[in-house]
Amino acid sequence: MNQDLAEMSLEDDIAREDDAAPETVPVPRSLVPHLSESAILLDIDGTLLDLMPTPREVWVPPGLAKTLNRLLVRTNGALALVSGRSLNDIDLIFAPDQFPAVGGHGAEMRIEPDSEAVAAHAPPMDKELKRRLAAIAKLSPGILLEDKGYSLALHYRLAPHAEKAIYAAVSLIRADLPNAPIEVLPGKCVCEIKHSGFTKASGVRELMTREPFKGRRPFFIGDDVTDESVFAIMPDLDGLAFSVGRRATGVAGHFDAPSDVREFLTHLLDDERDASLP
Ligand SMILES: O=P(O)(O)OC[C@H]1O[C@H](O[C@H]2O[C@H](CO)[C@@H](O)[C@H](O)[C@H]2O)[C@H](O)[C@@H](O)[C@@H]1O
Repeated sequence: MNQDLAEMSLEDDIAREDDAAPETVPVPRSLVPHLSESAILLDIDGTLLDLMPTPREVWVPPGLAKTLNRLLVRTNGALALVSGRSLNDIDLIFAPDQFPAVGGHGAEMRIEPDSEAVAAHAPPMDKELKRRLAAIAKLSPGILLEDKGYSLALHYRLAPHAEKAIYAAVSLIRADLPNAPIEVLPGKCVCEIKHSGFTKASGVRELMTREPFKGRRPFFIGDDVTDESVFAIMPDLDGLAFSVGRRATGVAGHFDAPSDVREFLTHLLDDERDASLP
């Protein structure tokens, strides 16, 4: 499979989202509370960073890490990345910067930028199960395997024709193991098989019980199906959700693209009420 297909697949993502989205609804700054009262929770792929043909190709645009670091200061440390990626992977992408994060769809958590992970909810995936799931990557050239230790992702952005075959193969394996505590998480051109004991929402709930997040009003920005569990719990936390590329159910507004999210975050720093800090 080649670059054309990869690009076609990226365009498909955008087209699907556009079909579902009404007119653009710019997200007004006034919707978001004062930074000193807020917790800023941000998905990575498709929200902060533009989607790329493969997971390794993402890059952090100039200025983004600086903006995130400044928001981290203005919120007194209450900014976190909430991602399906592992903490290790997140750190590689943003190196040398590190941020508080919920990683692996809630499997891992780090409360301070440079501290160790404080909660690891996921045991390593059973080796035999992993071996069987990994073999699915052999169905077609272009299927990429991402092994996070506690979960496994099968990426088919470079092999979109293989989508059905991947899900069918995963279903067969699951049928063989009806009691295995695993679930299938569909994402953008990815089928992830993970332990069923955690989600991004469970990770965010736990994060919001810890200082400096505790007692603040969270706002979460995300783009994918995997972010919907977090959109759903924002009202419980007196928070707000915003989606990217489409108007998802239950959100207060949406952004057209990651570039709009990045611009919005930069503008949050303009607020004079919070502008005494760097
Ligand atoms: O929760 P997120 O931070 O949005 O992470 C979701 C998944 O992102 C990565 O895969 C996705 O982005 C790739 C790069 O743009 C793209 O090639 C792939 O098709 C997308 O599914 C990451 O590799 C996964 O581990 C994350 O779960």
